[in-house]
Amino acid sequence: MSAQLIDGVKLSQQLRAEIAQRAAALTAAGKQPGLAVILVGEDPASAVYVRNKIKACGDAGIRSIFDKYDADLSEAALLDRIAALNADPSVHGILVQMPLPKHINPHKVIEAIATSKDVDGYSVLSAGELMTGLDGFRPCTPYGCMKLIESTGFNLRGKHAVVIGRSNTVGKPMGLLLLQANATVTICHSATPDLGYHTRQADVVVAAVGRRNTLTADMVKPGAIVIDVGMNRDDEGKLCGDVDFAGVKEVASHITPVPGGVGPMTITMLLMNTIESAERSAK
Ligand SMILES: Nc1nc(=O)c2c([nH]1)NC[C@@H]1CN(c3ccc(C(=O)N[C@@H](CCC(=O)O)C(=O)O)cc3)C=[N+]21
Repeated sequence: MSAQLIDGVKLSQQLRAEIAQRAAALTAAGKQPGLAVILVGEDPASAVYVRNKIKACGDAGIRSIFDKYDADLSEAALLDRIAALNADPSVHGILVQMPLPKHINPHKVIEAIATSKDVDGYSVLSAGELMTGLDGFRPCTPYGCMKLIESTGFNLRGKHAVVIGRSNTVGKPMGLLLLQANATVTICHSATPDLGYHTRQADVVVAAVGRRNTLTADMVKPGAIVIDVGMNRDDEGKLCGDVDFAGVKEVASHITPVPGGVGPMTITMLLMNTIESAERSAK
């Protein structure tokens, strides 16, 4: 048996059509949504992601403000720029692309962003809102993963979800969102002795480790849903995830590809959060 593909490009297209409609309604009311994207330095991968985010804004009718700075930008100058964007009512979301150069403290930068504009959902307050069930902005990658799971029609209530990885941007918030959906949640990580023992019991596996072939066919329960957050390169330099796709697709019921799965959804949920922010500020 071969799993059904969960197509993140197709789901993104559907959601982005809805986002474009909401953006158009806001624009017609004189409140065009705006997203500020800040890139510091020359990291080539970051440049590609940022370009994709800006293009996605344009396609959806969201105004983007792109600030590109040299790697030697001072932390103080960056904080000043964020303060100005916080005060600008035409800006509804602020995204500072990570990673930042070493001389800039990312925590300081993230905490400088107004919570009402923290569309990445990276700040301590946004994390706390997620933990307590308040409606702050959800981090885009796990939020996108929830939409991908939802798109299969699967009801998480009472089901076992296993997250591999405990990062602040993916693993931890993913666990909280799954919990909010009434799943029983296990979070595994680098100190988990027998990963397969846990994943074999999972109805849903979310792999967010950053190491290829972390999840292989023998570690997956037949019929499970597999979401692959990984972004790695194989020996030929091709983009691949954390999951052994060729093997696992023969066991799972649904699986996301890399590329074309979680990545596009991350950008889509960034647009969604920006629209949500603009709608809140228009009230
Ligand atoms: N403040 C901040 N917010 C972020 O959301 C953020 C960040 N910093 N730093 C880096 C990571 C990474 N990230 C991705 C977004 C889209 C794709 C994406 O669209 N990937 C395509 C493939 C793109 C390609 O071909 O390289 C796909 O999976 O199909 C990937 C990775 C957002 N990040």
